[in-house]
Amino acid sequence: MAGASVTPTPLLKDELDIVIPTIRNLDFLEMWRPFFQPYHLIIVQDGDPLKTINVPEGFDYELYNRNDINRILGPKASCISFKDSACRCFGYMVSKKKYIYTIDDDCFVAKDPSGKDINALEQHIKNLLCPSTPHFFNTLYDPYREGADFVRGYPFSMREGAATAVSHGLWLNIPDYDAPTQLVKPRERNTRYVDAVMTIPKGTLFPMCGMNLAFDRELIGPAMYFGLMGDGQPIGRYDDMWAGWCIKVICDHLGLGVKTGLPYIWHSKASNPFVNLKKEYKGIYWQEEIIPFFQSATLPKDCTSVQQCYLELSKQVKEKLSAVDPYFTKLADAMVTWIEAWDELNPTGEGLAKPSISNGPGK
Ligand SMILES: O=c1ccn([C@@H]2O[C@H](COP(=O)(O)OP(=O)(O)O[C@H]3O[C@@H](CO)[C@H](O)[C@H]3O)[C@@H](O)[C@H]2O)c(=O)[nH]1
Ligand SMILES: [Mn+2]
Repeated sequence: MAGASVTPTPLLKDELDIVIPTIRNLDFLEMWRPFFQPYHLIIVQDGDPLKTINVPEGFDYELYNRNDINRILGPKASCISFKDSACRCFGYMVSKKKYIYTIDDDCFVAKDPSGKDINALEQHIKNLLCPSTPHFFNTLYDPYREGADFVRGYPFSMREGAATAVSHGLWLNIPDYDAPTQLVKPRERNTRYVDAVMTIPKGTLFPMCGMNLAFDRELIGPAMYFGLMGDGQPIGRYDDMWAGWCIKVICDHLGLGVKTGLPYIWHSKASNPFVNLKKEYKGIYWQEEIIPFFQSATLPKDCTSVQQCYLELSKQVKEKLSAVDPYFTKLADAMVTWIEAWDELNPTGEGLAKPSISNGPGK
C-alpha cells in the first residue's frame, strides 16, 4: 500500500531555506509567520542596494544585495540577473541546505475550501518527500497520498516511483498569466481550488512558475538557473520558464520526478500587463522555437551529474538556438558561468558565501 499510514510531515527546519527575491519591505512575512518562523530565510534584494529592506522581527535571515553578489562572485556575478526576479537563483547557490522553497513577496496564505489556512511549505515538503510517478500516469493522481493508491493496471514493478526533485505549487486569485492573456482578461481571478498533486509525465515540458516553488537542491539545484533577464537583457519573465525547461529535460534524463498542483498560495497583485508585454514579447515568439529544442534535446548516457547535464545542455543551446538570436549565445555562456560559480561556492556541498546582513546564528 502506497503511503497507507498517516505520518506527520517533518518540519525539516534545519534542512530547508526559504529564498525570497525582493524590491520591497517584507511585511508579507507577518501572515506567514506561523509557518515560516522556524526556517532560515535567504533574502535576495534586487535593485538599489542602498535601499533598506525591512524584515519583520523574529525571523532568522541573511540578506544579499547586488553589492554582495558582486563581492562574492566577482566577474561571475554577470550570470545573475539584475532588476528581475530571476536574481532569486543566487539564493539557491549560497544556501547550504538540502531543500529550497522560493516565494514572491506578493504571495500570501490562501485558504482551502473548508476555510483553513494552507501551510504551503508543509505541502511542498510532503510532495518532495513522497516519490513521483513520471514513467506511468496514475489516474487517481498522487498514489502516495492518504486515501489514494495506485489504480488497477498500474504495474507493480513501477510502484516504488522516482525521487521527487521539484514541487510546483499554484495560485488562487491572480493567476500567472502572460501579458496578452492578462490584457484580454484583466479581471479574471482563479477561484478554482483543485485538490490534487500530479507528477508531470516523463517527456512532457511544463511552464514552471517561480512564485510558489520548492525543490531538492541536492538532486537538481545546479540546474535551477533562472537565466539572464531584466536590466540589459532583451527578455524578462522567462526566468522561471527557462529553468523549468532545463530542469525537466535533466530530471527526465536522471529519472527524477516533478510534481505540480497543491499547495496554493494567494497571489495578491497583478503586475502591469503593459510592462510585462515589453518584457515578454520576444519570448512569446522565440518559445515557438525554444520548445521544439527542449522537446528534442537528448543528453548522453555519460552525463550522470546535474552539472554534466547542464553543461551539455548549454552546449546544445549555443549550437541550436544562437540562430534564433545572439542572446542565446550569451545565455549559453552564462549557463557555464553559473555552474562554475555554483561549484566554487559549493565545492563539497557546503556554501562559502557570507552576506552583508545576517541576523541569525547563520545558515
Ligand atoms: O525587478 C524586480 C521585480 C520584482 N522582484 C521580486 O520578484 C517577485 C515577483 O515580482 P512581482 O510579483 O511584481 O511579479 P510577477 O509578475 O507577479 O512575478 C511572476 O512572474 C515571474 C516574473 O519572472 C515570476 O517568476 C513570478 O513570480 C517579487 O518578490 C518581487 O519583489 C525583483 O526581485 N526584482
Ligand atoms: Mn506577483
